[in-house]
Amino acid sequence: MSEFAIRVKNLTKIYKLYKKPSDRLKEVLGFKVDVQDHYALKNVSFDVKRGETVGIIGTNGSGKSTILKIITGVLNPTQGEVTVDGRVSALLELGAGFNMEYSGMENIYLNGTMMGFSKEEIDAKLQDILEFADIGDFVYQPVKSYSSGMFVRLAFAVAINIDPEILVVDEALSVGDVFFQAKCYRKFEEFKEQGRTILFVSHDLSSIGKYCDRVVLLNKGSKLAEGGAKEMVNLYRRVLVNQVEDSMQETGEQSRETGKKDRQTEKKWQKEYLHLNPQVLEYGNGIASIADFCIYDHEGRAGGTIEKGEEFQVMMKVRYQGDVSEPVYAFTIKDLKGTEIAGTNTMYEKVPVQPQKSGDEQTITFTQRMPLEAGEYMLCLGCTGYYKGDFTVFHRLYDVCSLTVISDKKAVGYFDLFSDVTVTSGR
Ligand SMILES: Nc1ncnc2c1ncn2[C@@H]1O[C@H](COP(=O)(O)OP(=O)(O)OP(=O)(O)O)[C@@H](O)[C@H]1O
Repeated sequence: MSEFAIRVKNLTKIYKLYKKPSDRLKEVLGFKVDVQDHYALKNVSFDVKRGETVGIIGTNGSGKSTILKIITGVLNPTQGEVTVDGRVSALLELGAGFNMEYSGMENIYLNGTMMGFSKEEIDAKLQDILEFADIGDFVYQPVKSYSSGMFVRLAFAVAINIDPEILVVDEALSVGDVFFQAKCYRKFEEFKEQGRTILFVSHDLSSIGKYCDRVVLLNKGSKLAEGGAKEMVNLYRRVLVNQVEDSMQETGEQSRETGKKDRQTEKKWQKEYLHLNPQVLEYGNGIASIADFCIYDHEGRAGGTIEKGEEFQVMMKVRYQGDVSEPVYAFTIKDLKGTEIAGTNTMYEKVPVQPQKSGDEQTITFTQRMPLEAGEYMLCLGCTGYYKGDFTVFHRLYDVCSLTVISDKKAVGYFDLFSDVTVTSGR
C-alpha cells in the first residue's frame, strides 16, 4: 500500500462557455461557434497521506468542489491525473449519488451497492445508519420530500457508516443543525483516531483549524499555497480582503502579503481587512461617535483572525460633538447565538478617562490575550458615559464584525484554562 491515499497531479479543468445554449449543439454538428475557455482548475497538484485530514479552502468559485468531483470520479479532468488508493465515500453537494424518487431506505441500499457492498453487508450496517441519521419514519418516504437538513443527515449517515478508508466531504455539514454537526465532527475524530483519511472542503475556518493536519488554499482555480491550518487560514483571510497579490499564484512564488509593512510602520485604521457586518445594529444619541475601529493580531496585522493564546488589540477612535464628563469605552465578544462571552470597559479596568469637549478625539486601545476556544464570534463596541448628569449611550455598534479564533489545541467549552498539567507515577 502506498503512503498516499490521494495524489493530485497537474490537474486542469476547463469548461467551455458558450454565448448561447444552442451554440453547444451547433459545435457538435461541426459549425464554428464563439466559445470561451473557463479554467475551473489550473495545474493543481497536492498529495494526501494515509491517515491525514486535509482541508481545501478558497473563495467562492476557486475550484474546491471541482477537485472533489474529479477525485470521486463524478467529473473528468481536462488534463492531469488523480490517483486514489482506498475505498472512498463521498458526501458531495446535496443530491449527488441519491435518487430523488426513491425512499431513504432504497437510497441506502442503492449507495451501498454502488460502494460494492452486498445486500447482507448493507443489512448489517443498516441499524448504525438509521441511528445516526435519526430521521424516524421519513426513511420510508421519497427523498424528494426531505428538507435539506434531513437529506444531509441521511447522506452523511450513509457516507460514514459504510466503512470508507477515505472520506471526502464537501461543505454539506453546514446544512445540518448544530447538534448534528457536532455528532459529525465527533465521527471525524473517531475516523482520525482509526487512521483513516479525510479530505474536506469548508468555509467554516474554525473547523478547518480544529480538524485539519494540512490545508490547501485555492484561489481562482490555482493552488495559492499549502501548509499548516493556522498559516493557511491566516493567508486565506488576506486573500478575502485582497491583501495577496494575484501575480504570485501565476508565477507559483511563495505567498507574499501586500500592505503588511504599511500596517506595521503606521498603524492606520484598516477596517477593510475586517469582515464587516453589512447589517450592523447601531444606536446612541450621537454626542460621541465611534469614528473608526480595528482589530490587530499579535504581529500587528489588521484583521479578524486571532490565534488562541496570542495577544491582540481592539482599537477605536471616538469623536465628540458635545461635552462629556466621564466617558466609558467598551468592547464585547458574542458567540453566533448572541450570547455575550467576554468583554470589558475602561470603568471595569479602572482606567481614568479625562472629560471630553466637543471637537475632541480619543483613541482607545484594549490589549489582551485571546483565551477563547477556536470558533466564530462577533465583536461589539460601545461608548457611553455621563452627559448632563445622566448615564447615556453615545454610540453602540452591535455585531460590527466577525472575529475568528483559530487554534490547533482543543479545550472544553468556551475558554482555554491554559492549564499546566503534571502526571506523576508511583505510590
Ligand atoms: N458546469 C459548469 N460549467 C461552467 N462552469 C462551471 C461549471 N461548474 C463549475 N464551473 C465554474 O468553475 C469554477 C469552480 O467552481 P467550483 O464549484 O469548483 O468552485 P468552489 O470553490 O467549490 O466554489 P463554492 O465555494 O462557491 O462552492 C467556478 O468559476 C464555476 O463557475
